[in-house]
Amino acid sequence: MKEGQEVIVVDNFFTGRKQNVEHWIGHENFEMIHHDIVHPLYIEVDEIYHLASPASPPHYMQNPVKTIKTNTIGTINILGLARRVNAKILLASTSEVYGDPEIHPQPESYWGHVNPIGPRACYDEGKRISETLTYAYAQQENMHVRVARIFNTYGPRMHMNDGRVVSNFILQALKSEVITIYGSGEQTRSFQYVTDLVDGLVLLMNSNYTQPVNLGNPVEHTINQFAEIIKDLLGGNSKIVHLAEVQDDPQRRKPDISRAKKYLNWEPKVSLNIGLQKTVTYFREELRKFKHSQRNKFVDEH
Ligand SMILES: O=C(O)[C@H]1O[C@H](OP(=O)(O)OP(=O)(O)OC[C@H]2O[C@@H](n3ccc(=O)[nH]c3=O)[C@H](O)[C@@H]2O)[C@H](O)[C@@H](O)[C@@H]1O
Repeated sequence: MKEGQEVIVVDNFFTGRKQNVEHWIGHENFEMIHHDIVHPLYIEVDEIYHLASPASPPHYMQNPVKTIKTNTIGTINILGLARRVNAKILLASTSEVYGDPEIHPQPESYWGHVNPIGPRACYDEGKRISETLTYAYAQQENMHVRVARIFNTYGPRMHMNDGRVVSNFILQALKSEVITIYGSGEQTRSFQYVTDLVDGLVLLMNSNYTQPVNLGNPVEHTINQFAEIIKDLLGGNSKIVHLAEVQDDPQRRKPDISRAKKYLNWEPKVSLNIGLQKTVTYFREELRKFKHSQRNKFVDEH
């Protein structure tokens, strides 16, 4: 990104209807953007980060049709905008394009193992068609595209109701509630801190590399181990319980990041321990604010 460049960052549900885009993703390189994006003829845009779509499984499953619309119609709309204004576009794809992988760790050359009619399909297939659309536009319209396959990412500014494992376990431990493991807990994930991801996205956008690139931290843990890590970090007396397993839950996930190392000179810098400490500090403060507002509400009502 160069000084004076205009960048659009599109986040959350987005289908290209008239709306103000007013988002930022917590990084000094991104400015708050105010654009009425249905009138692209009047704006100059150099780069577009297409981050639209819910990403937490309970959120994207809650309204699967809307998730599909965002990833199909929304992606077509934003690709059309990028074509009209001649902007470079980066698509935020996901490790979920690999589904429940049969190859471990997962390189970008792996085509994946996705159930096309399962509960995760709205997201997995939605992101797969987003990638297909991106490369079809690139080929047909001579566009400059970048595709990042993002693996499990966490950090401050996650929503308290996000529902993914990192925020769930931290909040449960902070509130001394039970820590909820879905299924046996032997499934694995590899967790990446948000600033590492943002560095990788910016490097990818600025590179000349056009094929998909995995962005994730390759340090892998079972969910059982992760629950113990959170308990050790926070102390407290939370008990661990095992609930029913989630349908089609990927059993092993770990990125092969050789491509990112080779073409972007990128690898994660923030250890799980440091990243979790920062995230815990954030959620402690969120809980304090929440309790404070609940107390005030009680006083106001009585
Ligand atoms: O980051 C990724 O690569 C992709 O995968 C994530 O999906 P998932 O890995 O299933 O994310 P979580 O909901 O955080 O679950 C991780 C694991 O922890 C388990 N889990 C989750 C929450 C919980 O309270 N307890 C629990 O055991 C899940 O069953 C799963 O095995 C999300 O879909 C996306 O953020 C993303 O695109």
